[in-house]
Amino acid sequence: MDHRSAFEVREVPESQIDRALDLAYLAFHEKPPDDRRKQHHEQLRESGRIGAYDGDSLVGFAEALPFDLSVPGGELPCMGLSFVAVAPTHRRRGVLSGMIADLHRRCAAEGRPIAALWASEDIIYGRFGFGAATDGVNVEIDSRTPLRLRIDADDRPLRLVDPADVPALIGPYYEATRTARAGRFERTETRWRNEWLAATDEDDGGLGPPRVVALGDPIAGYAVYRTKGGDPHGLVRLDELEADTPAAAAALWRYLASIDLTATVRAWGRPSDDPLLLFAADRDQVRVVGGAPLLRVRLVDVRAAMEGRSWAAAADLVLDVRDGLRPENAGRHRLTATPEGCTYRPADGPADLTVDVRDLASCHMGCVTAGALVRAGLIGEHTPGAAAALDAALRTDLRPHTVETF
Ligand SMILES: CC(=O)SCCNC(=O)CCNC(=O)[C@H](O)C(C)(C)COP(=O)(O)OP(=O)(O)OC[C@H]1O[C@@H](n2cnc3c(N)ncnc32)[C@H](O)[C@@H]1OP(=O)(O)O
Repeated sequence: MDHRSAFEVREVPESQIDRALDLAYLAFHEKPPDDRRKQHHEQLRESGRIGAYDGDSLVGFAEALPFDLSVPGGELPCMGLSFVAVAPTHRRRGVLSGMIADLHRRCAAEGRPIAALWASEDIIYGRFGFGAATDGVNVEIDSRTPLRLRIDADDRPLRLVDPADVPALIGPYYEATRTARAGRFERTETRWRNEWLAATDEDDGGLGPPRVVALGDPIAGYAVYRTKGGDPHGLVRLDELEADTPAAAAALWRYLASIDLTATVRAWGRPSDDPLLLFAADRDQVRVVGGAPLLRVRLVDVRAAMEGRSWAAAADLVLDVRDGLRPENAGRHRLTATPEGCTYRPADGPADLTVDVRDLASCHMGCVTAGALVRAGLIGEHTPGAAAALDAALRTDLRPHTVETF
């Protein structure tokens, strides 16, 4: 019997969301508290629900979460993939592959050229054309002594904001700033409350409730953090920090590093071009302790993805794209880009570059340069200088970055 075809992929009806959650918690070895389950239930009611059924049994599940993703120069409709779970009895029979094919169909039907996800394991998604499209660094500050800075901090007053007021007070600021970087997506009031401001945190390790500090009025920056007191291990875990200017960022970092009864500030997944790493006066005090890819992106419709971003310089190149799952993306295409716009059309001429669609996804928002991928043996450069020309056109001032997990 061919096990690979012994299941059918179809929408999970609302009445079966609890079955989908049971399957997800089984696959992720989780037993969330009732209020968290309720939040997940609410979230899945508003999303697409891809199910794989063996007869009547739900053996695979994935959430298809629509949102707008910031890309250089604007935004593109995107489909987030989350809650991916296959029953342990049905793994490695092509259930995930079948659900990814369904995801592609949904993206095409809804005009969403990009799919995006956070991976539980790095190895899973490259074969499906997902490439690391944003990255971040983990930063630790030794705050037993005052934070030493090379610039003056903004001296406007700081104030703690009641979490209940955050969506209304900070939400508009977040929305106004998020398109400055590629890789970010809209945050609804529900997401603020469920993901950022929940009283307890799944990974909390004894941390207290969320605290939100804002600088200035009108707001010039804010930070969301949680704390755990106690000498000598008191901790400030920073969840998010946004600021208009280096001086505003300096004021927020200095505040976080000055909280009594704490000795360390730990910030996970900061942008790798975070100005803190440059304006910190003592890099023994402010250390990068790790880093990793954040969001993985799949260019489901390469043409729409290329034509939907802005370009920093002119380029006229033929790309030979390899895409084993989406034949419409594969083959030679002429990219004609200028700062005014871009066309990307099938072409006959010889290729300047040969690139796998997952590597193109890593270049698309500026996470990795084509030149680096040529040097890694992953992009074939047939015309000298072609990768440099592509990189000049793809260049962005700020590195792409993602704070929102889903
Ligand atoms: C976006 C997110 O939600 S990330 C969360 C992903 N989910 C989890 O980690 C929960 C636990 N794991 C699972 O539920 C499942 O094992 C999944 C979803 C990771 C994989 O589902 P499966 O149905 O087994 O995948 P499927 O059979 O379609 O595999 C396709 C290919 O990927 C490979 N593959 C799948 N998962 C893995 C893995 N974890 N490690 C290495 N290879 C893998 C398979 O071997 C197969 O390769 P082949 O085509 O050469 O034979």
